[in-house]
Amino acid sequence: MAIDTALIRRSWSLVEPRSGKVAADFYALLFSRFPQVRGMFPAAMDLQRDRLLHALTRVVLSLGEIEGLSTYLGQLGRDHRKYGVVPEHYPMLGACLITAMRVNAQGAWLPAYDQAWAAAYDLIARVMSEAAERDSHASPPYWTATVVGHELRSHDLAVIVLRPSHPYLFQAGQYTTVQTRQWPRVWRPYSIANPPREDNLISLHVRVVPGGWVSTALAHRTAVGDTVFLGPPRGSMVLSRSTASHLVFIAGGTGLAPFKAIIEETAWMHERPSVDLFHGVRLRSQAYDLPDLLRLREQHGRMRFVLAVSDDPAHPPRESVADTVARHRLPADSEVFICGSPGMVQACTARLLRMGVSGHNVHMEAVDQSGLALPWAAPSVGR
Ligand SMILES: NC(=O)C1=CN([C@@H]2O[C@H](COP(=O)(O)OP(=O)(O)OC[C@H]3O[C@@H](n4cnc5c(N)ncnc54)[C@H](O)[C@@H]3O)[C@@H](O)[C@H]2O)C=CC1
Repeated sequence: MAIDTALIRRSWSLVEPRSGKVAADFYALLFSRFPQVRGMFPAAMDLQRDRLLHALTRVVLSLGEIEGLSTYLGQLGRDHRKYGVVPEHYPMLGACLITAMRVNAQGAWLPAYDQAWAAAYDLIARVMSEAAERDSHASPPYWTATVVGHELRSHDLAVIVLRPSHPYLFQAGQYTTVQTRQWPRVWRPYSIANPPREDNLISLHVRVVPGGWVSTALAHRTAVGDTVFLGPPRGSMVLSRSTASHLVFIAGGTGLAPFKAIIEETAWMHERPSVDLFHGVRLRSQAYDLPDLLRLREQHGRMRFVLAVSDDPAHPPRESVADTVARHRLPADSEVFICGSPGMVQACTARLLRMGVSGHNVHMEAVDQSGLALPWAAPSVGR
């Protein structure tokens, strides 16, 4: 059955103001009707609720762009293998989701919305479970990885190197999700800070966020020799085959990680693009990766590196990274990539558009404090 995007959007707009309640009701229904699935979820459900909302919003916003949506759903389906999701679970979830939306529509829900969502959900479930099935022939549901490097670069920032037990195939710019032994079933995303390597090692930049269970466990309670778990690689902020001749990367804090991977990859290209890397930090002491970046600049040969320090009284002019970028001349046909907190990504995007950079040439990935990729950012990410 064809998907009626107009009905889906209209019905979603009815419940969106109460989307938090929809998510809470969805899980309450799911766990009361199907208690056997409760063990697949973490004990504390608040972040999980947000995840569902992000995923749903993302799907509703992207229904018109079936190609981007299929990539996203395929990755989501493969990712759900790590939770133990099997095809039989999908109908349970779909039925509870539609009920949760209907009961939150304050009497305005139409039977036609049920049908539209059932058709959309069937398609979503099919794409996800088919991708999971294909993946199951080639990859484990998750990888065990040994910590082979652990360096605290400041009290709240660690660079961690992992050796996955099986080949971990990813593209430069993608992220993984990490579960620690301390927090079962709690997975957090981290961008991989290197391109694929022959020795299969991956490096992560972990900033400890307030109340961040996984980031605290990784930075302060993990040592060389420990084991962590990795979900499959995700994200589409990767280089296309027809890379532009000039690339601009704008990173906020640890948003640097995926760009380091991409730039390192371009350094080996036969006709490598020239590169501008702007790294925004609040304090000069937070420029945690300077020696490596200077080495990368040397190795690349066509790379400009600019550090922007926004809040350090000892380092005037205390300029936001968006303002720093605006002071520099960017070639008209530059491809621009932005990664950092949602506020930073929004500020930089707005500034670039005002500077006359075409929206088609701006690619972004924003992950909030809890590590959730934002739905508004991701559909246009990468090419
Ligand atoms: N793949 C991804 O999408 C990744 C995203 N991140 C995200 O990047 C962020 C990095 O955080 P931190 O290292 O603590 O850096 P931070 O957020 O403290 O600051 C880094 C830079 O961003 C600027 N900035 C921050 N908020 C801003 C706002 N609202 N408007 C304008 N500029 C702003 C600061 O002035 C500074 O130049 C986190 O939110 C993290 O989740 C990090 C790694 C990968």
